[in-house]
Amino acid sequence: MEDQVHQRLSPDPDPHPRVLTIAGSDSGGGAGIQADLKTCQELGVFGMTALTAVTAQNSLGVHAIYPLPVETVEAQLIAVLDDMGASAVKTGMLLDSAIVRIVAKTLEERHIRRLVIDPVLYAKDGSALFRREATDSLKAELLPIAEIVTPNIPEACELLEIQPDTIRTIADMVEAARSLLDFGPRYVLLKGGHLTGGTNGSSESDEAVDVLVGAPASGLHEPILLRSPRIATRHTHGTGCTLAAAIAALLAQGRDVPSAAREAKRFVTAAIQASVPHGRGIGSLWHAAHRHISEPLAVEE
Ligand SMILES: Nc1ncnc2c1ncn2[C@@H]1O[C@H](COP(=O)(O)OP(=O)(O)OP(=O)(O)O)[C@@H](O)[C@H]1O
Ligand SMILES: Cc1ncc(COP(=O)(O)O)c(N)n1
Repeated sequence: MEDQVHQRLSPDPDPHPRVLTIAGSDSGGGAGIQADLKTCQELGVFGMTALTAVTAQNSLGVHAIYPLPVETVEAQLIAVLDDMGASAVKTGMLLDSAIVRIVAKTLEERHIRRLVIDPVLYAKDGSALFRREATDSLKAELLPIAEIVTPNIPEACELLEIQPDTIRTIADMVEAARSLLDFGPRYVLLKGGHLTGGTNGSSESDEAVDVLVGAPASGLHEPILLRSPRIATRHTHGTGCTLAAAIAALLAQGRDVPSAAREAKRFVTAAIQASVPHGRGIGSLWHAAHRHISEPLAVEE
């Protein structure tokens, strides 16, 4: 067991793991930069930030978006990376093509390898957090340098330019995830929170299944299915941000991608299990849940 854990760590893990998250602020505290920092802290990793936008947001939705100038985003990236450095970087809400391009250029110039791209397009209430004009830059400049990309099903459909209801089964998810590898990331984790049909043929979705696939160079030849029971709650604000931030935190600690994805799924499942119904709409995850849930729901492959 000790040996197995050891093998999943890179030979020279960073003794002071740090994650830089490049994302928007969610005033409600459940998603965006706030979810990322809480996740890093819970997983024992030092969190640093580059804000792309400030949102006025609560459990009912996004009320306003105040983008930050691209120079402000660049200045934060340079300030953090050229002094403190980052063992892993995660991106969330990037909003427009100017921000996507400066993020891609700055990370590429600094040879950032442990890069998690959460291609955030919409908030839960349907508000756009990404301008369509930026999709080409995301695909051409950022996805090729990612170690892992973590779209949900609607995001995958938009990136692949296929109809939103094309992905209905796990087999569809595997096929879509493999197609996304063509954009150049080393791994794709396609999240199944939005899968509507049952995974065992029933009409109700009984599980939350995520699909991990790797490019040939990754050495992962067969898809890994990360399954958990579907938790009956509507308080799921921040699930995507939390999962991607947990992967980044675990990569910063030297894990390989399959092991980080597995552990991150466990972390997000516990946080959904203990989600908090703050506000009149969709409540948020409780990031400290992994500390006190004595019997977490099983996560299987
Ligand atoms: N009801 C649920 N029960 C258990 N796990 C869930 C549930 N909903 C989502 N998940 C899990 O949460 C993680 C995020 O998946 P999801 O597809 O919801 O991402 P997302 O769409 O980016 O998030 P959001 O909808 O908040 O934008 C995945 O691991 C998914 O399987
Ligand atoms: C600033 C910001 N970033 C991202 C999301 C998406 O949230 P989720 O994690 O629920 O997909 C959000 N609602 N707000």
